[in-house]
Amino acid sequence: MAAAEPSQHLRHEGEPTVIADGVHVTYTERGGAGRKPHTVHAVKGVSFAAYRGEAIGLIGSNGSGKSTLLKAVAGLLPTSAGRIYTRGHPALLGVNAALMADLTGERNVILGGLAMGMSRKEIGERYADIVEFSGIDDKGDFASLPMRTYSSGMGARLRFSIAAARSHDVLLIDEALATGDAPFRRRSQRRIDELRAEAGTVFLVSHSNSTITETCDRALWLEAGSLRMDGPADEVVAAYDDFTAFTSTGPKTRKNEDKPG
Ligand SMILES: Nc1ncnc2c1ncn2[C@@H]1O[C@H](COP(=O)(O)OP(=O)(O)OP(=O)(O)O)[C@@H](O)[C@H]1O
Repeated sequence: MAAAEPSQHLRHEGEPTVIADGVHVTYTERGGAGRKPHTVHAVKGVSFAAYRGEAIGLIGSNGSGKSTLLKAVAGLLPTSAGRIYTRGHPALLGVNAALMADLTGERNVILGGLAMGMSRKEIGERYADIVEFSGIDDKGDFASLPMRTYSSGMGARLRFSIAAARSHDVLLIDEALATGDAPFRRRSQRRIDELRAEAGTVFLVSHSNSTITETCDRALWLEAGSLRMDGPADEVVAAYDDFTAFTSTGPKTRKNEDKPG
């Protein structure tokens, strides 16, 4: 019964930027070649309110619905039930963000900036900063090379740098930081702090507990599509840690017993 009450931290003052009200998201795979169509119920009745100035981590096991929830908040996936209200246009920055492999980093900065609603003049003014922030030119003139020549970390860094170049009411980041090296992660963390100070809300999906606790003040833990916990990032990460320690040692121990020696 206590679990149904809104917990302490949810009683915020200030302006909500995202409200999810009983959100369900379902994927329907069309059948074919002898396969029956089947549906995946990826997000099951998730509710929360996010406020200006918050950085919220999304954690949970593989396939628990984190990316799906972000895409729904970004308006890229419809809800099958429930509603999502957002302020402004949430910007989703994912590892699969639409940068083009055959175009140079420079062209992608321009196209990405235009896609985010920046003018050519604004992009021109910020271009050098974006490239410098990404660090892609640290080891040569990569901005003038096609993105397919980049390592996945370089690509992710450039995507983050483009999306972080302007402030957003709601910035959704899917794993982008996990691929960066330590100096890049420090720069990103500072930039996320600035974006929060500019009164936005940042959502961050990550499998790195330290990234979540260093970057976020609040965390949502999803498991099998349901919201399992919502609270201060360190508390939620600690609970999730206990859960994963339990679920990952269980089967492993059993496997070792099955195959002795
Ligand atoms: N395009 C899709 N079509 C069908 N099912 C999908 C699709 N995308 C995701 N799913 C399914 O929806 C569920 C949630 O996936 P989602 O990618 O949101 O999880 P996640 O928590 O982000 O996972 P991970 O930590 O592995 O990235 C999974 O069962 C997944 O198989």
